[in-house]
Amino acid sequence: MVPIIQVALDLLELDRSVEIAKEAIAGGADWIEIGTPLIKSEGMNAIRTMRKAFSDRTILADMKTVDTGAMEVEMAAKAGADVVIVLGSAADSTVLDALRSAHKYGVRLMADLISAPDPVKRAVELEALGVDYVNVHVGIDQQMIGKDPISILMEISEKVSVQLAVAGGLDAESAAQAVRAGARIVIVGGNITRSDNVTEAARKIRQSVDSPESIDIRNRVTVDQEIREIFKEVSTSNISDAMHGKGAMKGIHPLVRGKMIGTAITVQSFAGDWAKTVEAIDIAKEGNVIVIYNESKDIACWGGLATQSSLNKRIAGVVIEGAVRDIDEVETLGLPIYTSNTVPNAGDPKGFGEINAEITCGGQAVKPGDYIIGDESGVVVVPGERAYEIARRAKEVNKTEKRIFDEIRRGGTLSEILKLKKWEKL
Ligand SMILES: O=C([C@H](O)CO)[C@H](O)[C@H](O)COP(=O)(O)O
Repeated sequence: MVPIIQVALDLLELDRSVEIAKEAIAGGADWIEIGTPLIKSEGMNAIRTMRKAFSDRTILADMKTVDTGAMEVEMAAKAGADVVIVLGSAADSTVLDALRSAHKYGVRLMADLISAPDPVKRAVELEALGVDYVNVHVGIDQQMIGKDPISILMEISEKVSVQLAVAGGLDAESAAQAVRAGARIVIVGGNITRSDNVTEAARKIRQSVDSPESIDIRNRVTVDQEIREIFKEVSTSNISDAMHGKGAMKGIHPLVRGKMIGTAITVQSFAGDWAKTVEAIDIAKEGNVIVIYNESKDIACWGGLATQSSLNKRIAGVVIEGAVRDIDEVETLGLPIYTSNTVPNAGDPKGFGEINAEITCGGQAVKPGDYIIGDESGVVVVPGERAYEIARRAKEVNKTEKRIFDEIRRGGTLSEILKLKKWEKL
């Protein structure tokens, strides 16, 4: 059986969703999912509009129903849905009443395993309750902390014969894995809808689900490598947006330009004393960023000799709240340096201060091991313990912006596209 591709429209704007659905269908998507955010934003009108716009397509309403199963299925069915989603973790009585309503109104019921405490056991139960499909789904917030649906899908497909859908950050590679693992319906949201070329993105998924054996599955890299790879692709602005506006250093600007990504070695140092700033170079390893707080903005704690030493150790860059000198030289050396000030004069190596204690630099708390990213806009600090999540969320911000940029390029303005007036606080 040829797998079905379901494009999940998780946007807030209906007119954009219709356009994106058209582009996805041109690339080979089969079913159209009206995502939960779109249903919350536009109500049943979203289903009616999609029904009218795509009369020959299967329309799925991701109601994520958790109570009043019959009523919600009836609403979606009357608005034009062919398939309705109920939460797999809803009470059996909700699932059963949703099923009765689905039979009455001639629609199919998909149960979604998102956040189910024991998805394998619940899939078996849902099959016994009589749902038409079970969706093995890792939600967007769970994806951001590194969960994916493929291994659960493999386990579930051994235990049930109900038709399986799968969703959760799928791309061309994981879509192929999903089909190999027994999925009949491959649900793809962001990797199609947030692409700047939706048709091409859908086409890639089409190729991969139609010939899953031809897709190479990459070896897994370490978490640190994955984080660094994502930070290479996104900007400090994307990262700051992913942190809800937090993380940006104040008063720190690029001195020697260049994208900088690394984990922090921290230095607390005092006016006129450059011993600890330079000793930190010996402690640092390849891929570290040295982050320095120095008490004085009028006496340099860093210069050309420290920069050349850092290059020898393959350090990724330096951030200094304080002053740098030898500017002609450090510019030629090319190591990315971000600082608050430049002066010609330096102090002496006295030896006060501390390496690898928590410091404040540019108004941000920095601990050893935090990720420090710098580009033309400035420097952001990402706490080490949240780095994977922030990287993944920044990537989503980046994808969304690329798509919106493309829509602006076609004509229109940012506020028109995002319907800013409609979303102003009342
Ligand atoms: O159901 C979804 C999510 O809960 C938001 O409503 C998504 O449609 C589903 O996860 C597919 O989207 P991606 O994970 O972005 O592929």
